[in-house]
Amino acid sequence: MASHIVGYPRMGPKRELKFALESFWDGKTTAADLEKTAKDLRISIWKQMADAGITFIPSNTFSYYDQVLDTTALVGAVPPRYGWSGGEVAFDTYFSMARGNAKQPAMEMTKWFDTNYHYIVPELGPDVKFTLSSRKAVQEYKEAKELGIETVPTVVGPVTYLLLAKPAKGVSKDFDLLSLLDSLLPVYKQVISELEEAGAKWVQFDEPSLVLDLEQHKLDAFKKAYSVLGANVGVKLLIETYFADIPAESYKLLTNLEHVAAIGVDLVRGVKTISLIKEVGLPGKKTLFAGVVDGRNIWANDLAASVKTLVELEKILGKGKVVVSTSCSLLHTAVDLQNETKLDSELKSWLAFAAQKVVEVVAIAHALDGKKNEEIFSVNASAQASRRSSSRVHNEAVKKAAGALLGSDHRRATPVGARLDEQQKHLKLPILPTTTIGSFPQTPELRRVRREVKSKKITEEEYNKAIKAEIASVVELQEKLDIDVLVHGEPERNDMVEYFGEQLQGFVFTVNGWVQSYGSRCVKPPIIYGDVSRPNAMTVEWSKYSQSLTARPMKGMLTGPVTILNWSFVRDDQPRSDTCMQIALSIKVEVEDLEAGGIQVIQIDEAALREGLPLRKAEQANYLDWAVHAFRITTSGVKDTTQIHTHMCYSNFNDIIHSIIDMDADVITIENSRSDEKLLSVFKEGVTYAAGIGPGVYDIHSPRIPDTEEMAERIRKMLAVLESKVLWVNPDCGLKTRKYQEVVPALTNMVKAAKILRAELASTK
Ligand SMILES: Nc1nc2c(c(=O)[nH]1)N[C@@H](CNc1ccc(C(=O)N[C@@H](CCC(=O)N[C@@H](CCC(=O)N[C@@H](CCC(=O)O)C(=O)O)C(=O)O)C(=O)O)cc1)CN2
Ligand code: MET
Ligand SMILES: [Zn+2]
Repeated sequence: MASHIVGYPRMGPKRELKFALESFWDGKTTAADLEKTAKDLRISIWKQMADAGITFIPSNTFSYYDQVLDTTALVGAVPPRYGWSGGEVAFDTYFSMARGNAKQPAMEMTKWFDTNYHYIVPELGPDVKFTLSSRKAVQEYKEAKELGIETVPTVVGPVTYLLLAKPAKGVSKDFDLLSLLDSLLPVYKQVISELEEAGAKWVQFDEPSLVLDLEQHKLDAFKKAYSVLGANVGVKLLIETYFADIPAESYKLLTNLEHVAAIGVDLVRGVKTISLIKEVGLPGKKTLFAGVVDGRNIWANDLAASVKTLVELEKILGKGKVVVSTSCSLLHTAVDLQNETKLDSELKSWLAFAAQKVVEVVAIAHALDGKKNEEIFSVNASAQASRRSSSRVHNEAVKKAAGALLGSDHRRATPVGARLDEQQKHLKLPILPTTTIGSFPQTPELRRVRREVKSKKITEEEYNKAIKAEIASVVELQEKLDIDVLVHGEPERNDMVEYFGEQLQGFVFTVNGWVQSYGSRCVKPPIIYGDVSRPNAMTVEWSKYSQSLTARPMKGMLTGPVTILNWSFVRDDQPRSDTCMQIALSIKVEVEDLEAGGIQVIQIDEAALREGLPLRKAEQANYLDWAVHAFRITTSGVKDTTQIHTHMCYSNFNDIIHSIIDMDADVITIENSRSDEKLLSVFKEGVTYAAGIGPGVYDIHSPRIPDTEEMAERIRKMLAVLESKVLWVNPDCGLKTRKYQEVVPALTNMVKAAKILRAELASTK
């Protein structure tokens, strides 16, 4: 059986690309240095796959920032404001689109389907002139070829590209993006022919949007696209779908496309796809790329079970018609288990990162050819058995307590309006109160002390002293800026999820298990392997210390259960909802300990609530039900006078606004500025929100400093649809990725903007 990998992490086993990018952006190294690091990484990945024996090795899965932005470069859809004058899109234009520059803000960034990966949203309108403007795909193919490695160039498919785009500035929001397909296809056609000329035999088109519930006109677009792209070409077309079950209509449409040679499906997240294939078969002499190795998690594959699945598929589809593959790109998992020096050997035996998954795919392929490696299979079988029965995984008391929650409901007794009145009696906040989302810049000094305490170069006391000093300086700065509700800045946290994972039972964490989140930024998702509990208070001492430094309210700062779940590698031996309830119980006791410690405002971040929403509509209501319930469990025990905040990133909330209201937080701060106030339209449409709300007034993902008037104007727009008494003023998200020289002027301007609007409100009264 042939083997295939959908895509591979590009950051490198030790985040080599991250450091090369950041030093290039800081002007410390040259473009040539960056290109050299990138090339070395690509070569080592291709060699690794070739040595393992993968049949279909992908190329062009590398990116300097994001594969959707690469596609924007490929088709020359650079928004005019970046002043690009044609030709090959070079670093300055490319990184300006990604990160903004002195004159222009960055393009919008949002979540890639239901992952923690972010892509740069294409901006398209009727005037866009698509022209082939990047040779990256062809160059990478040739680069591998020079090493003697035949690869399958991959590109984001044209329909997914258009469906992920938004109308450009000044274009009606009703503009039909798919109307651009006719003018886009010739550029794709040109790419295919250049690849063919270079020797490519296959081209892979990533079309994950095929797993969504698509209206007929979108299905028609796929039909048109691949009828055009496949006609009169010498290469074979592979259409890759992933992240969920492919709907029957989409599957049938693909099987009927004459020029499509192969279809990739996700058999991990897509649990019903096997029955669909059994029912429909695979007409048209096509090949099925069967994604049985999980690209989104770190668990070792159950090799025997995968072999069984593939044997079954071969029976239905015929020998030679099935290729073993990963469920999606390995971009979403960690890179190499070999670099994990701190995990014990039992736990390690349960895991497989990208490099190990490549080996798993080949082992499965060989087994199907009757060349089963008995050693690999027997080691794998005993690891599966030890994980199932291990006493480390199971905690009966936790199971019982969390199980009891599922059937019941949890709510605060008093309605939010009355609670806010109670809170205001002692908080005494001005109208349009200002606050920030939690983190302040993570300076190199902070990272150094964290690293040094981990490696025992400095003592625990020295570490605590450094963190306390940092908190004191963050508090002093906020008082000086005249911010109303303060934060401690989160200097003791490496990451808002990892930090909690490190303190909860049932979690382990890695030293190098990085996964790209956006651009050069990575996360190290903790691994939830067992039942979750909280042995000790996690944040209470730091919060009490921070509050002791100021008379202003200091927010206690926690990450909510849904976000901890969605940003961790989650156990796959029980429903996600069960794991979420266990985490909710741990956060609930933390909330109550903070309240008992005198903290009057507690923020529980649910940044990833929206991201966990299942892609298929039929599954969404159930998710929202348990996710919102889990959040309410954490807050339902607090007094009316305790103000609960929550925060969310990425503003596609209009479709779930009722669930957000149902979370019943007192105040919600929400990302808004980089997406053209999409969020506000829901209030224009008459949804009433009685709780406090702070739609972000500036984008924190860009180094650009927003001016006062720009933020004042944003607040005016909000006041047009929201009552002044519910409105808060804050940035879009935490400030940890920024530098102080950006944060200080930005927050100065933000507070000024709030004061201008307070004066305007007072004068119109
Ligand atoms: N989990 C998660 N998902 C999220 C977010 C988030 O905050 N967390 N935010 C949204 C946007 N995504 C983001 C993702 C990552 C980062 C981010 O800043 N990541 C940091 C790493 C964070 C971290 O855990 N850092 C550790 C490890 C630091 C480190 O790399 N140390 C080096 C040395 C580096 C140095 O000395 O400067 C080493 O030990 O070798 C720490 O601070 O302790 C980065 O890539 O730079 C920000 C936003 C959505 N998804
Ligand atoms: N409290 C967190 C912070 O400010 C929330 C971030 S949401 C990605 O960093
Ligand atoms: Zn955020």
